[in-house]
Amino acid sequence: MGGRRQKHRAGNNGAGGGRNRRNNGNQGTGERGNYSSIPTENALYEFYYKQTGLIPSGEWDDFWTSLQRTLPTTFRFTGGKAHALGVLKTLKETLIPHLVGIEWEGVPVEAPRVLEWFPDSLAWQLSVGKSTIRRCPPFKRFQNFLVAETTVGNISRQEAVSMIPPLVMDIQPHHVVLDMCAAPGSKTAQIIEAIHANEETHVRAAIQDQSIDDGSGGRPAGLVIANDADYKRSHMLIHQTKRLNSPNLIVTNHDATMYPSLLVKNEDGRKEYLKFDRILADVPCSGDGTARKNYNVWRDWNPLGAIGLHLTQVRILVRGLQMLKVSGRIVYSTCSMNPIENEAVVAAAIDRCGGLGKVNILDCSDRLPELKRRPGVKGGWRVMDKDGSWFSSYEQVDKADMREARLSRIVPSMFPSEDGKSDEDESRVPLERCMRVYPHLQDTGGFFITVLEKRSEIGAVKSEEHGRKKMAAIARSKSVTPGEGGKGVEVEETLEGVELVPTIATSGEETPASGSPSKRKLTEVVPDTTPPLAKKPRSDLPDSGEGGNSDGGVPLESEEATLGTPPQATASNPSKKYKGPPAEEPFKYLPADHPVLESITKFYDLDLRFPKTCFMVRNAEGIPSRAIYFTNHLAKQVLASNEGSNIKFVHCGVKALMKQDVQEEGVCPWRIQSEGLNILEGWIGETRVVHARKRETVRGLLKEMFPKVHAEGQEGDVIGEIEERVRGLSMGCCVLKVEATEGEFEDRMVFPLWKSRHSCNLMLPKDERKHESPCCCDIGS
Ligand SMILES: C[S@@+](CC[C@H](N)C(=O)[O-])C[C@H]1O[C@@H](n2cnc3c(N)ncnc32)[C@H](O)[C@@H]1O
Repeated sequence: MGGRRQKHRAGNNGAGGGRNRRNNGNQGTGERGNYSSIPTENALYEFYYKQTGLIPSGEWDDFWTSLQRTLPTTFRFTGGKAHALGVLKTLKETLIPHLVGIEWEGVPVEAPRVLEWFPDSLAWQLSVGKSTIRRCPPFKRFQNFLVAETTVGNISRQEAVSMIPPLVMDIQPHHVVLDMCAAPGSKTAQIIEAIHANEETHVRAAIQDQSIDDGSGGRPAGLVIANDADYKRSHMLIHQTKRLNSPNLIVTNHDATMYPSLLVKNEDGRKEYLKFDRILADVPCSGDGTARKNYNVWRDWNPLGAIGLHLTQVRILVRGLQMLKVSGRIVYSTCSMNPIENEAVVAAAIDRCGGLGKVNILDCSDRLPELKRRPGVKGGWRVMDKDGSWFSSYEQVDKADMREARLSRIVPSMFPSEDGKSDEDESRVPLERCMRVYPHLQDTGGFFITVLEKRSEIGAVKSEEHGRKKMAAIARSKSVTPGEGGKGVEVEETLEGVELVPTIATSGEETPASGSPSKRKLTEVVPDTTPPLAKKPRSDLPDSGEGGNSDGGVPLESEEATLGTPPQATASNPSKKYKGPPAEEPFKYLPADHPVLESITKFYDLDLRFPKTCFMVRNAEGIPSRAIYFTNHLAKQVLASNEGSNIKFVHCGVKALMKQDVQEEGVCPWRIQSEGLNILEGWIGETRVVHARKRETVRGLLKEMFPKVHAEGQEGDVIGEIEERVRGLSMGCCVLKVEATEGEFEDRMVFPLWKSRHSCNLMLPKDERKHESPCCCDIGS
């Protein structure tokens, strides 16, 4: 990944204090922080899940009490594997020994423990209460370590179950990946890390072996497109992924149910539709598996949450399947335990795409073998209406009060479609291959994951009307008799007096620092801010092979007319038309022989094999006036091929170079930005490199902003080791490389350094300087 990886060891010297997450600071103690006033009770929620029979009766109490307990804190080590293992070693060797066998105020305290199912022990769990962490010194040190390492990007706090989907995607560095509902981006970060796996080794090999000149500079060819329909949340996503400095990332802002077909040039130079090797559809859901950290579930849960989201979920999954390459995989996940949002969605999407010949569910029982899970539900679930009435089939709804049924948006695909088929029936969708994770299995939230594989190209997708007819046929063949009592509604037990408001939660995601509630009103779900994709592809463009989407725009037939969905509006003012987010600056690539690039190449003595065609700027004129960004080839191709369309690209590129205000003649004004350092440093000639070995040199540069560079014969003590070298450099930016040395630094580090006439300056943002200091200054002491 690009950018200067923070490879120092923070040890136990990180910044003090803890950044509390929104509501689960009091891990494992039953303390509830700000949410203490919300009781962990909801009669309708309990009634619903008891009635579904998903949880064997012998496990119910365990399940329910687990759901009521506060969720433990979980975190994972990030970055390339070698790097992550290095930081893990610090945790194991310097902190864990002090946390084992501790008693605090007479009570044994559980040490942090590894999540067994996560590969290479790179994810951990902490179940200690907030007050213990605050007051018990070894835990306070541990908390400081977490805060410091999280700040520099070596650790990411993420809910355990939320880590599962990217792990079962099987992502390779050359893959083109789409994350359809990506904000705030914890899973996107995992996906990006998978794309960059082993990158350092490949880049090093490319730098050293002159014969490697494929234009990639050893970097991965793959691409991640992360999307979210909510403009503000798409910026949250940019913020969350920024620390990864990936030139292989594009962020878009579209409604995933009608994600636009992106164009890309093929090897013959002709444009074709971009298809994906891997897709994640971590869809908006009712979030009832998040009750352990999102206490609003207890206050707000009702059956309309799932009912209101089912169709959006189906449409997102179908759209994803359309955009997938044949043999590609899509992972569908929710943090809901409700079959209506899970198995019903999977079955409906497979049906709408043409059945098992087109799409199948992969058996993942051999993946993450230590993860305790339950198979997907084959069938037999029912749909509960807003008043607590149960329907076993759509036939019963059809015969019930239609106006009521329509209001509650019950549709045929919410019901089991495989009931009555034998296990041997080859047309039966193997829903048991879906994976369900329940809170009591391994002390997590509730989660649902399914891996689907596309077997052949999908033609036109079936309409919702088709589903209705199919359900009627199934009902006829099973001779479902509507219940007695006129309405044909099967009512077992109903709960009365519960006010129902459809709600939506965001799944398994980390709480943004702002602490904005993750639960939002249904009206916010699909902010229809998408302008129509005005540019209709020319008829000479290839068929997208995505049935019903050859115009590159809306892929599915409109279902709103039949279902009576109200027009979309903004949440804050339902009647006021949202004018849409501000226009993004265009992405303009610079020609490799642009005079500015030529001067940069000359000044930094850039290796000729460095991919110079991948530099771009963000203005319509294509003028390098302030910042120059770097992307990989495929990102460039996608941006360039879709230029002038209405596709809402909101982010791409790592800021590699920034223009500095320099008066002096002959000084290159373009300084290397710390984000872009990892991308450039290996390719910069020795004329602009300074080497250091001693901790005291780094310490001096961190503590003093502009240490003096003395005249010959007057060496000072701040930058002593590098003084002579720096004195000999012409003015401008250079790269300080600090090699790993026994007793000094365990890892190599690289910094941008600015040489002025009489001083030098380590060019780090203030907060990085702050977090860098304690670590660099105290390592080994
Ligand atoms: C469950 S959250 C995603 C969590 C994210 N994958 C992560 O791991 O951090 C669902 C996201 O879907 C977005 N969303 C809701 N409706 C959408 C739609 N129609 N198209 C795309 N995104 C949508 C929401 O804004 C929300 O950020």
